[in-house]
Amino acid sequence: MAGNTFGSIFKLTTFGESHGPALGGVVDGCPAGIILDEAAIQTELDKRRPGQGGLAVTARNEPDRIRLLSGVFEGRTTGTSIGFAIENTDQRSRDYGDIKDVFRPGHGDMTYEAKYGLRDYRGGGRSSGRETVSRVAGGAVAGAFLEPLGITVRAAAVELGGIAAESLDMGGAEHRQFFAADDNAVLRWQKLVKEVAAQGDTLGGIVEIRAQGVPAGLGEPVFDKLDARLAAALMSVGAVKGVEIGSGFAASRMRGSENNDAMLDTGFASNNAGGILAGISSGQEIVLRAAIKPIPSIALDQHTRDRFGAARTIRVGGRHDICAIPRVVPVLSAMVRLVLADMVLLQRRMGVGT
Ligand SMILES: Cc1cc2nc3c(=O)[nH]c(=O)nc-3n(C[C@H](O)[C@H](O)[C@H](O)COP(=O)(O)O)c2cc1C
Ligand SMILES: C=C(O[C@@H]1CC(C(=O)O)=C[C@@H](OP(=O)(O)O)[C@H]1O)C(=O)O
Repeated sequence: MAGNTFGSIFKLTTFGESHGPALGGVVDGCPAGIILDEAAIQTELDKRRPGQGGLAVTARNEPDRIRLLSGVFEGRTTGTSIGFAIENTDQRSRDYGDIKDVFRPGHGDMTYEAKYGLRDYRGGGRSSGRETVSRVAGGAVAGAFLEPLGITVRAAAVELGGIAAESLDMGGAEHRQFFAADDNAVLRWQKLVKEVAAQGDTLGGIVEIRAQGVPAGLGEPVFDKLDARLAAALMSVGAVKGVEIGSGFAASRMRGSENNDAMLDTGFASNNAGGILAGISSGQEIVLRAAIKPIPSIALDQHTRDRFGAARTIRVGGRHDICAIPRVVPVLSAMVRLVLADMVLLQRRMGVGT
């Protein structure tokens, strides 16, 4: 679907720019009677919030307070559109004079200009990762719909700057929501981020997202395959450059005998399929990984061009993340929740399955 709306039945429309007065969204198609309050949405937003002073994170200090405007009455969804807004309170638009005419390599400046012939150069405008605040809010609404159905989604960083976690603990304590990795890997990540930031450079990583409790049979047979919809959802987030399902790229190097998940009396012997076969959920855990590129705004000289085609050098200032991890983690789980909510409703409309 073109424009700013995601989903076919459970839909999220987002609005807002990085340095405008506010961002927000409208969720359409959420059934009536779902228990939903602002606090639950706020909990998700707090995981993504900038300015928390943690590892690799922008200093822009936004409270990201959600204001629910419609569609919820006495703690339950009414079945009408759920509108919400999140104010921008810490813009420093004047800092962006440098990128008014000069394109940042790796960011959307050049392509927005090519598409629209103009752009909101204050921060990334609409292309800023700040837009993802509305996705997290929409994903929290989807989560409130999925939870009573027993469907839960978790996500965590599993690699940063090429350093993989040695062991994973997806079910661990709350702080591990961001870093499901062993503490040793987290320490090495922190050290690397500090070193690279001091050099004016940035880092990428890999995030794993898992959905549990998804019943077998979810997903449409041809174009709206569950894996296709999930991949598109993750790829719609800025800085995501690759998506794997189950064994993913590694499957290309396996034999069929290794990659197939044998079916035993007790269930599947393995989960190389990542919980999806022929675009339809198998009832196993859904396992996805997203490759996140390094943040494009770097404090190092780079060759570029300006809007008029002249060669220029740019060293990007402003308040930027060093790595999109950890803040992209809750964004990716939100996108998976949105897809699953949509697919559950699609399934109901088709009148098949449970
Ligand atoms: C949560 C999040 C935070 C981000 N923070 C920054 C940032 O501080 N500075 C920056 O230049 N890019 C940041 N990005 C990445 C850019 O938004 C992204 O690279 C840009 O929109 C270009 O899109 P592309 O990387 O998908 O091609 C962030 C992305 C996300 C999802
Ligand atoms: C403010 C947020 O992150 C921003 C994501 C971002 C980018 O280019 O993606 C650039 C920086 O902001 P600005 O648009 O002011 O340059 C980050 O601070 C946020 O996520 O809430």
